Amino acid sequence: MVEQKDQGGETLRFEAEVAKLLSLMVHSVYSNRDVFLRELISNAADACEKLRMKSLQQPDLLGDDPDFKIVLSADKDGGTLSIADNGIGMDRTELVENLGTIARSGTKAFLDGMTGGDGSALIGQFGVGFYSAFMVASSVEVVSRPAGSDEAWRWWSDGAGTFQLEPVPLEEAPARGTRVLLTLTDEAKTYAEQATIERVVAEYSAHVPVPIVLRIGGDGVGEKSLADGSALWRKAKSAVETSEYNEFYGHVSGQYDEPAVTIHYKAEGRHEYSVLLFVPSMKPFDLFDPERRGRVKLYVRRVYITDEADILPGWLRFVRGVIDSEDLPLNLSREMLQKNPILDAIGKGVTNRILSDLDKLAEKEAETFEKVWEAFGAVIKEGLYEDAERRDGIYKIARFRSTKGDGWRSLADYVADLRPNQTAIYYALGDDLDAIKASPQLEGFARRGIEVLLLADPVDAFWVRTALGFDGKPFQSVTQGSAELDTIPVAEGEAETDAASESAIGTLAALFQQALGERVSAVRASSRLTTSPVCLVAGAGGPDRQLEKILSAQNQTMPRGAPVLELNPGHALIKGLAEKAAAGGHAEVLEDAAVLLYGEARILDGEAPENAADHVARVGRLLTAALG
Ligand SMILES: Nc1ncnc2c1ncn2[C@@H]1O[C@H](COP(=O)(O)OP(=O)(O)OP(=O)(O)O)[C@@H](O)[C@H]1O
Repeated sequence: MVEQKDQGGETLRFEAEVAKLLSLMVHSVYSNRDVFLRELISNAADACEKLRMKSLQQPDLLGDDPDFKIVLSADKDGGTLSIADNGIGMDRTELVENLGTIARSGTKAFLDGMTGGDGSALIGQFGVGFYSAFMVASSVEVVSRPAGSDEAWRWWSDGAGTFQLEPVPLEEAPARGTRVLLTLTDEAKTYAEQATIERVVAEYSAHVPVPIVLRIGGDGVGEKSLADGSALWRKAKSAVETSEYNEFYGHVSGQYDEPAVTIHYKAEGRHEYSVLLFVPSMKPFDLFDPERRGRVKLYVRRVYITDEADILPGWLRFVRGVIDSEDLPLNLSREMLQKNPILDAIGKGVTNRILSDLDKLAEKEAETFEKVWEAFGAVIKEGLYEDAERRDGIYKIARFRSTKGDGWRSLADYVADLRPNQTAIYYALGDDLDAIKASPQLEGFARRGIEVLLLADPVDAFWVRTALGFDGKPFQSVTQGSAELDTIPVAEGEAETDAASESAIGTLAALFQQALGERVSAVRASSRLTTSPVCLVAGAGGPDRQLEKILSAQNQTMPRGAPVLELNPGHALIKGLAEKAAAGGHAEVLEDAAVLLYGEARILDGEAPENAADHVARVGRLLTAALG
């Protein structure tokens, strides 16, 4: 990585992803450049909070400067702005790692997946942190001295592929912490003006939990307090404005949307803690990162402890904010964070509260709730199989697409609309809604006016497998077993069909079974179909066919059982074939029909015929015969 060395200084190359991010920053015309200041102030506040926590064990780290603060210094004539904190600071290695690479795997994946150069979409979607400084600065200098260290380092870059590092004399460095100095570009000189800085801090950073002061250069007004650093989450709800919540949400989430739900309360009783949590309105880009980590910040009596405690379950990992405990000890070690009974109890209490607030929202503001569900429903449903205790609560707020209209349906809606004699909740699994809607297995349900839930999220295959049912009704797949449809009356306006005789269908089924051999476990007449001639369903007791497919695609070892081929006795083609079978003879045509219809059923399930060449040869033979 080292390119050159002189007088103790070195030039290092940014990691490829950082270079990509920087070029986006420099070249994209993003309408809201203000956000760089929020990012740098957030970093400064985090650095102070980290040191506050560390000093609990090592009080001497604070020396004679126990009060944390962030100092903004603007020099209008010189066109510079600096953001200085007396926080934890960074040593040489940390400067290289933190300001030369991108640590978060999700960010990397996101960047890799990004095509074109639309940086504004990128910044709009998630906080890009430190590197956003290059939206307004032609060069950035970072001088840092870690708390308790006798060394200080200077990092410098103009954002063009490399950065420089060199040790600096202590008198040129902050006594403790980090100073970021921006040399503003001509278009961004306004950020050296008091009015602009005050406006941006008021909008984005007024509630970071560390005080912020502004120093204006030259013979300016001296020092002015811009934020008092008080903990917003400890204020009474009635004393906080929506705009203040939204601004604080920006700080804790690193996102640029507005929260869809704000949950602010103080729990009293066995455990005492304050909660200020937000449900975002936009999906964080790393929502489906396999680590599934939450980022709720744990505080103990106003002191930041960690955002890695995973207080909330994985299926609430999109929730952002702060939980501040009165009861936990301040010197929480990593081991103490795991399986801590107080933290467990807090996690449970807060989870229940989030569920009940979401339920209330669904009742009072259905539209807002539906947006939340649209963004996070797929994640919340993970709780249905991994959090048995919460299952009923999640059932209550879960919403589904179904064959009944385009809107969202709750399970309660579904159960209220059961057809006479209907005892199960029917669902169809698949990769996308349109494909599921088109599956032949739904036809007989439509004819009887039975609603079918359309489950298209990958997680659906998992929870529905273990679900015991809702309101005493089991969940049943439309492709599973021989659905007991005959007892449910045909819906009004649907004609009874004139079907082939039972014995003729029986003969045809036996011939088909012989022709198909082990490819199918049975062939039988179906009440599941109306317009399609055939479909495939799971064998008796076998798992849902779509679930099998999803699992085997994920390399999970589930042997795929032979399906059942169902025939539609009301379909003209099946009727014709049944008559031929009953009359005897026609062996070759009937064998072709068996193989081709089986292939067709596979195609309708989104699969290819088992033997494409054979399929094509048979179609050719039939068409030639039809011509003759
Ligand atoms: N003022 C600072 N003092 C100490 N460490 C800092 C400071 N600024 C940045 N860092 C370190 O650099 C890292 C990278 O910062 P950056 O702003 O790029 O990302 P982040 O804050 O981790 O994530 P994000 O901003 O996307 O939420 C931080 O995690 C922190 O460790």
